[in-house]
Amino acid sequence: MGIRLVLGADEAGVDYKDRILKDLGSDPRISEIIDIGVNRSDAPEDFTKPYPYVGIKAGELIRDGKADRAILFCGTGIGVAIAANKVDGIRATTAHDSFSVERSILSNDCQVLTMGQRVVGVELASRLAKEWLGYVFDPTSASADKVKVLTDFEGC
Ligand SMILES: O=C[C@H](O)[C@H](O)COP(=O)(O)O
Repeated sequence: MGIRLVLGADEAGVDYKDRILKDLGSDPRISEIIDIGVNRSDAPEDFTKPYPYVGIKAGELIRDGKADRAILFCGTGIGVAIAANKVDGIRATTAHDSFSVERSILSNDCQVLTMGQRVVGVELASRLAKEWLGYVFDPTSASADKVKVLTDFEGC
């Protein structure tokens, strides 16, 4: 089965979210894209919903087994990462370079990658999103015991 991917953003990240949605639309590794907004067609009160709603919603979808991974955007990527990390079992990180994107999976088994529309160029963001989807955590690797400390702490 392919990756069930959540894409989300606040108002400050919506342009990148929509661009990545387009870029990943025909990616054969993805079986489903779940766009949790915000969207430009939203009512003003929904469009301006702050970043915590986006990060928490994405984290809940993963926690509840309805999605596998999420790529989220806000101004910096920081707010949506903090919010997603509030959900039990979620490992979310902001990353704007290729090495960190790789290690976020191979070292940390992150389910959520976040980027900032005010920080990184859109072409690089799109490339990093595609790279990130190509990495798979190895549960037999030396990193697995380190991740397990986190999951044991959270009891999930
Ligand atoms: O981390 C927060 C985000 O960058 C958000 O999009 C902008 O938040 P601010 O308006 O509080 O700077």
